[in-house]
Amino acid sequence: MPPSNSNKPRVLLLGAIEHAHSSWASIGDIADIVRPRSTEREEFLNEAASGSFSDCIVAYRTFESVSITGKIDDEVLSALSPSLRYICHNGAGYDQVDIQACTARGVLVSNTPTAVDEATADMGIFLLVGALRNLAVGMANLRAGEWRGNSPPAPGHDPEGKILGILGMGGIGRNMARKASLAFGMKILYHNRKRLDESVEAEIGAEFVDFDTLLRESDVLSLNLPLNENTRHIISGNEFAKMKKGVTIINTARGGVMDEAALVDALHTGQVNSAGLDVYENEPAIHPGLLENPRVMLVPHMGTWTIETSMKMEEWAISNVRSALETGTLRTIVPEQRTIEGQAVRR
Ligand SMILES: O=C(O)C(=O)CO
Repeated sequence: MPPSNSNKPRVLLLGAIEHAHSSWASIGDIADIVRPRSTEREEFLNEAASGSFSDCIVAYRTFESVSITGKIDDEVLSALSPSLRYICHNGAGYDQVDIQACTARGVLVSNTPTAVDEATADMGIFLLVGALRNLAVGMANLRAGEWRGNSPPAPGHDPEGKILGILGMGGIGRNMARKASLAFGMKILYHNRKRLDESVEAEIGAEFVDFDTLLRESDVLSLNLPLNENTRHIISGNEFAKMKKGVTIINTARGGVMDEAALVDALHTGQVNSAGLDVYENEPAIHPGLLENPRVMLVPHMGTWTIETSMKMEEWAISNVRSALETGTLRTIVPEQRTIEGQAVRR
């Protein structure tokens, strides 16, 4: 589509709006919406090169739109240059966007923190109970018409009184800590780049410990940290070896924070007894060693997959689009860019 003759700013829509239709329609009142025809990266880069997205100053993107663009890296940014100034990501985790490359090109990025906390923590709790209780085995046997099966699942474990270790104490980690301690009386240990205020620790009943203590002491270890160059494979063979034998691992963050092959090995030796996973290193591909292991609860990245939370996330991301268009600032700029003075875009 060639640039239009309208005087309105142009907004590139990467992915679909599923719920917040009236808010998105109101963006259409103040901007022209451009939708790519492409279905994969090469095609998208060619479409951009043909000038289809020229003059787009804001891009709204969904997690799934990575199938169209691939990672938003310097190559994609260069194709969308020089007009693009804001990327409004619909999601809390923004590892699909190279923030350094964006900053270097003066492109500001927003995400949707807190909107995801409740639903993702709920998923963490579901996986925690399911993995502790070996529910995946029983459920699979029942669906295969075998009731509990020829070799019934071993009896599981109660969460009550166990130690939940939380790695990454952002909004989701804190929400999960609160739920696990209130609902099950679990003792909460956590490790985070930055220690929480004492008042917050007291409110959620969580104790700060160093990384190795967290690994050593946890009966259940929940990964709740973002994926970036410092956290990729933060849990791998060495870390599993330091854990309590028979630990349960929960991951609702990003697959890449854990070395999946090392998890498969640790499950094999019994060092890890069970796992509950919502995220994978190479989604939608799943390591065959996880698929074939009945002690792993597997969910296809559905942490925020509820009508209420999806709506909240879309409304949030759309409010960033509106803010960019109307004020030249983002409501929730990503932490790495918060120091960019007045969010002024360097050119
Ligand atoms: O918000 C996120 O980062 C998600 O993974 C949503 O599915």
